[in-house]
Amino acid sequence: MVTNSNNGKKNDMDMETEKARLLSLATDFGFDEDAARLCLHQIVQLYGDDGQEFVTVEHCGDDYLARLADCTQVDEDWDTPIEVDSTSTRAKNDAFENLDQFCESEEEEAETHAFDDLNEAFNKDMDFDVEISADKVPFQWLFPSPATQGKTTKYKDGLITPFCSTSIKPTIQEPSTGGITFDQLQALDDFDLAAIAIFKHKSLRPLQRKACETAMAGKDCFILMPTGGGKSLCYQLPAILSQGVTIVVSPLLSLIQDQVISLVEKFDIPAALINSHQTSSQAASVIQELRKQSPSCKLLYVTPEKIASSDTFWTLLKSLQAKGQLARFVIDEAHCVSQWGHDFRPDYKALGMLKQQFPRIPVMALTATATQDVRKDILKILKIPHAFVLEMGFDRPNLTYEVLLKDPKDSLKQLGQLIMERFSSQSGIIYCLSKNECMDVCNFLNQKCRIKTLYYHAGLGSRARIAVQRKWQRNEVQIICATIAFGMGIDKPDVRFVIHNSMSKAIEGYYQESGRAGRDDLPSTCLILFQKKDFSRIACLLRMGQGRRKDRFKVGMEQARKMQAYCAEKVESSTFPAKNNVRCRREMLLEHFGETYNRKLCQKGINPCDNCRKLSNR
Ligand SMILES: Nc1ncnc2c1ncn2[C@@H]1O[C@H](COP(=O)(O)OP(=O)(O)OP(=O)(O)O)[C@@H](O)[C@H]1O
Ligand SMILES: [Mg+2]
Repeated sequence: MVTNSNNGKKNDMDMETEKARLLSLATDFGFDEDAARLCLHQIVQLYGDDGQEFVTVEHCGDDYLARLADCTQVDEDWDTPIEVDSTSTRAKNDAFENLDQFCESEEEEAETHAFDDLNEAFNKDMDFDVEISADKVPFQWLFPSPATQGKTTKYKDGLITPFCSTSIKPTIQEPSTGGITFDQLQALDDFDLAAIAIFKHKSLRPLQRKACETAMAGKDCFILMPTGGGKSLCYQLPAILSQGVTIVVSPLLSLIQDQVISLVEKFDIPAALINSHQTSSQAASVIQELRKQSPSCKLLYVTPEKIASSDTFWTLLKSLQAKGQLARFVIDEAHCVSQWGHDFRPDYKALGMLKQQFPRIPVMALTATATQDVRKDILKILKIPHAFVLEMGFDRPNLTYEVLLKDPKDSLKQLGQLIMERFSSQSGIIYCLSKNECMDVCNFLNQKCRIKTLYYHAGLGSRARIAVQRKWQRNEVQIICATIAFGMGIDKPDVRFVIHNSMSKAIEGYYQESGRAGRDDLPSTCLILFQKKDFSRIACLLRMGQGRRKDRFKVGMEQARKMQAYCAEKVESSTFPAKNNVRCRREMLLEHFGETYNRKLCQKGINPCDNCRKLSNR
């Protein structure tokens, strides 16, 4: 029978053990030890004598870390989720200075403002006829039979007057695949014909055809494809072949601009956008076009905010439906719907109203990063429980995954050397956690390593963002240092490396960001420079964002812990106990998405992860 005093002693000992555990949790995650002690003392006071049994890692670990994050003065300038998407913020002067060093000429400088003209051009109806000769099929135009030759081009279900930017005059080029004959073209079905004739893709990728067929059959569908898998074609192609307008909901203005500019500029497909950053005359002319009996616009891109908050837009949708011109709804980056996902957008939750208000209009949801829970959440919130789920494996076999320990003494020098030795003159992205980290890394690489680098973060205005992205896309600079504002949908085929100068907040985010690499299917490297201290920075970042709410912070910390575990899984290192049975990185990433993976494929593959490579060299 334990007497009282022993009991008392026992409790004190338990308390000391628990306090030690909490303290090591904090220092393990990189928080400053003095701050951790002070904060722990406050927690113990707060819980009081009768709450001592709750002072444990299990009960109050997250609360403790949240407090620590709140009282840790970090001189970091985080991107806020609103900023990540808003382009209304004025570009910071220094952003243009940073950019100016790469604008060789005046007109180059002017070009960074060209997109305003392009915006104007979206709203000008450019009517023009195309003379078509029978033998050589000009690839821009899809026409079902010679009968329509010589007239305004006819797509399958309706006349279109393609929108066109003022900067390009429509030209009829020679066929880009060495002159396929008209008969060969005629033998193709609509999907292959459209893929070749409009998008200049020689064939459809595995799941694309199935997705197009499901869409054309008017079914709800949920497409899960890896990053770079070709999800855009799954809705752009059916949009062209369908009667009416396809409404595409996309989370980022930059992503919308990218897609609409590419559809109009590269493929002469009539696409438009409506968002709160346009001038009212721009928006009005798009709406005026959509009010026609059969609008020429085939794809209309909007942000979820527009769906959630604009009655005018709902009236427009209803009028499109009434005249049979509402083809389908597309939710791109659908993982933003789920609060269990890594990129939750509250306005996405309103998208369930689409199916509710338009039960007969098909919905297509697409994502590259959805765990099993997130998938269920997406189908539930979008009210498409019986959607056809079409999914491909998430693996990106051409990517090599690697983690290096960050040099605590001089991580910038380590990064510079890494790039000069392993990625010299190769196009790449360096992800950073905060704006100032972006700018510090960018300045260091430019000044100390003479590596042409620009930075991109949510504090830049839309013109600066477009200009920076364009210079990088044209390989006028080698590297972009970016926060996650430079994320979804960035599509440059020859990105040879994606380095995370600080670890991502979550595995889904990491999969998406690292997925910017190797979109041309050539071998590319995804590398994280890891240090424990970065975890405490992530805790602070989470607290600043949606993490103010306890449940959001808990979800965020859970995701961050998994990301940290991924980084800490190392074959040998001074700070981590050397392990023999270390896991394959590819296996860890795919398992997170509910996919089983045989690590032998990685070990024996041409791009083994660092753990598999070291194990097989042992
Ligand atoms: N059938 C095809 N043949 C050849 N290239 C294709 C095909 N379909 C798409 N692509 C190309 O693959 C690249 C990636 O396409 P897309 O941006 O649609 O991928 P995604 O799945 O949306 O990627 P993310 O998840 O990063 O948004 C683009 O450059 C696109 O032109
Ligand atoms: Mg995409």
